[in-house]
Amino acid sequence: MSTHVDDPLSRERSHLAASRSALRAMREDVEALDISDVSANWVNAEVLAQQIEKRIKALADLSDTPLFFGRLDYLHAPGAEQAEGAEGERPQPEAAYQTLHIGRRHVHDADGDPMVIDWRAPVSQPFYRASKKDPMGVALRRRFGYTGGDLTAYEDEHLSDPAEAAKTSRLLQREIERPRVGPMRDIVATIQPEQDEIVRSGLSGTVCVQGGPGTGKTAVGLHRVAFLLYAHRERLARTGTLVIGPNRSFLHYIEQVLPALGELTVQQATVEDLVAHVEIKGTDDATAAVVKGDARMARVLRKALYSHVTMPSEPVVVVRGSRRWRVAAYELEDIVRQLLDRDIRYGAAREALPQRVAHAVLVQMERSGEAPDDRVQDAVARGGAVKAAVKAVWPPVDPAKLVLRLLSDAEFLAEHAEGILDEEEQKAVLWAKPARSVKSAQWSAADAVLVDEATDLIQRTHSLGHVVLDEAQDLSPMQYRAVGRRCTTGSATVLGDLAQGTTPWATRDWQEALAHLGKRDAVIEELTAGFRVPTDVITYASRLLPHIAPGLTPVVSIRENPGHFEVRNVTGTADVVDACRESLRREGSTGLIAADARVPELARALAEAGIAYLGPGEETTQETRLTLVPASLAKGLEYDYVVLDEPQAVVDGEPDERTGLRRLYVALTRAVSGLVVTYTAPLPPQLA
Ligand SMILES: Nc1ncnc2c1ncn2[C@@H]1O[C@H](COP(=O)(O)OP(=O)(O)OP(=O)(O)O)[C@@H](O)[C@H]1O
Repeated sequence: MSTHVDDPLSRERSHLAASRSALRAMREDVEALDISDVSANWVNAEVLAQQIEKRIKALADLSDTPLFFGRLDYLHAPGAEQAEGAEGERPQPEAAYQTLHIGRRHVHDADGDPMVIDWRAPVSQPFYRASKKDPMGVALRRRFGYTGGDLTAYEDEHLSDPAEAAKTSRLLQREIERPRVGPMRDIVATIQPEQDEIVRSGLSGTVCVQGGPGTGKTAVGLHRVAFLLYAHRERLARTGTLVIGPNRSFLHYIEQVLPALGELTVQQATVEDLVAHVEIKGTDDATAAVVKGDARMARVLRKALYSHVTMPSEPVVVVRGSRRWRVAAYELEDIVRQLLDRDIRYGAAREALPQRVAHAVLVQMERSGEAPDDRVQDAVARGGAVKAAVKAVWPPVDPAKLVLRLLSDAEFLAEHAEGILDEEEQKAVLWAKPARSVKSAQWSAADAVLVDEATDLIQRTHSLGHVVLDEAQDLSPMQYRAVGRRCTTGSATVLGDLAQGTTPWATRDWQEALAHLGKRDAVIEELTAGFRVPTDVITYASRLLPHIAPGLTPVVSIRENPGHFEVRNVTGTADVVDACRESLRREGSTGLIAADARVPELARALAEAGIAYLGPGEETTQETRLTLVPASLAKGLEYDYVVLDEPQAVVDGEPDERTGLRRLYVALTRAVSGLVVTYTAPLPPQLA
């Protein structure tokens, strides 16, 4: 098909070399910028220097990440509306678009002509979506294979050639099957069409993705942020973006993905981080936590807060010079009622009240022939009489103190929970020991969310441009509200799996959850193709589905490598350690997952055997590839090989059987290449 002079691979290699030099030139251009003339003052210079520093970082040529991974040959130059310039970067001459190399970032030559197109540009989209059925104007799609940093292979699909049969890509398959070591990686080279649809959905809409284990929810959420930052860079730079994950180890596992895609500005947090108004020292039993997490608590809090507003019984008397002005009690009441009717926060209304009262005084002054101006109104508003009246009618409220009183004072709670919580529920939320002060109270995680709700009732919470919420199924309605108020003016990507919900308040229905989030209009998508778990393993784990989430579609693994799967009856921890040793003989990472209560014993056994291991979220390296994972922290993580210790103990570690089986489902679905289940006690019958 090709002579060596015209060898496509050599031509691609020279394009790679040329692109690398072009990127180097782009970097050198930035490094050579002299800002001493343009920045008039020190602060500007500092800001500019930081921006340049960032830009230089973003232009780095990482030896282990290929500069491009694909190529598109368009039949005709794509239309101007598709051109990269349409999204804000400078327009390119049309002729340059016949052949495009697709990569992680945009690279152009000295004339400004593109050498590599950003994967997020509209012209790159057919790389992910075009098919024989709908070639999207593309004649050829080429995928590149790399070994180390070297371009060593390519694979072509002639999408517009009816004679060529559709086939699965070997390179795609190889990428999907690649062993996992280190933190989570990006998937830009292999995003699948149904994933791409979610990644590229618009900024204005909220998307909710239901997907079984390993269907790429996390990957899709992170790539969506990267896409939105590209398509709406300025807007999101102003409003901010946030990724919410279930715990620190999970955040640590995913934290490299966005920087690897050149996005350094995205915040990452847990829900606990967002609502950290008080120090968490206590825990709730399940019953209390369920009631505290119930959306009805928002109504209780609102009632309790507004009970502080009392209708005035006395007039306000303002003395100015020799004259006295009276605002009658009924007039004050009118003002208060107007403020109560308006949809503004408690604190904002409280701030508006003095001016309203002062205005009433001003009206009287005008009526009696005076001509007061704004300064007089301000002075009256700030005066002692008005201040005292406002304090009596609409006193300041501290959100933590409000919640403290509700949880400590049975009478106060009963007064405001009447008709909302029944007696049992009220009893459940009351602290066993009433707290004296905000500092000494034994706040629980659910209490902190209540304080956050109260804080928002008093003062509007800052809203971001986009929020990605991962492992959403574990949030309580009150937690959904807490996340929702952080994107009231923006949109969200909600990712989760109803079958993996392991909290007593876990989401049963996405529609309901989205209502709590304040995003009823969200589109719900389902992903069912599994990229992580091999067929035999996911089939085994799916036996649990009818017991933990009836009605959900089981995941179908798209991995061709059948992997290794074994259920092994053992006699003790020594055998578990042996199973780890076996896994460690293979390439990649190994996770030993066990019921939390069994972790200390296994830790000792590993130490005695001289096997080094890490904790969850710690980065695996070529030297230490084993992680000991308590089942409660396994969610969202993955390992090439998993040894799952004692399934029944994992189930027993949870307060009820369904939650236990869900925890087991999570643990069973962490393996990429192989799973060995070791047991001494009988296996849970649902696995039979
Ligand atoms: N299109 C893809 N190409 C290659 N790898 C992919 C693709 N989609 C997902 N993966 C890989 O599959 C694995 C699972 O993805 P991810 O963790 O995003 O799934 P998840 O749905 O969030 O899983 P879980 O519900 O278990 O948390 C990851 O290693 C991810 O990189």
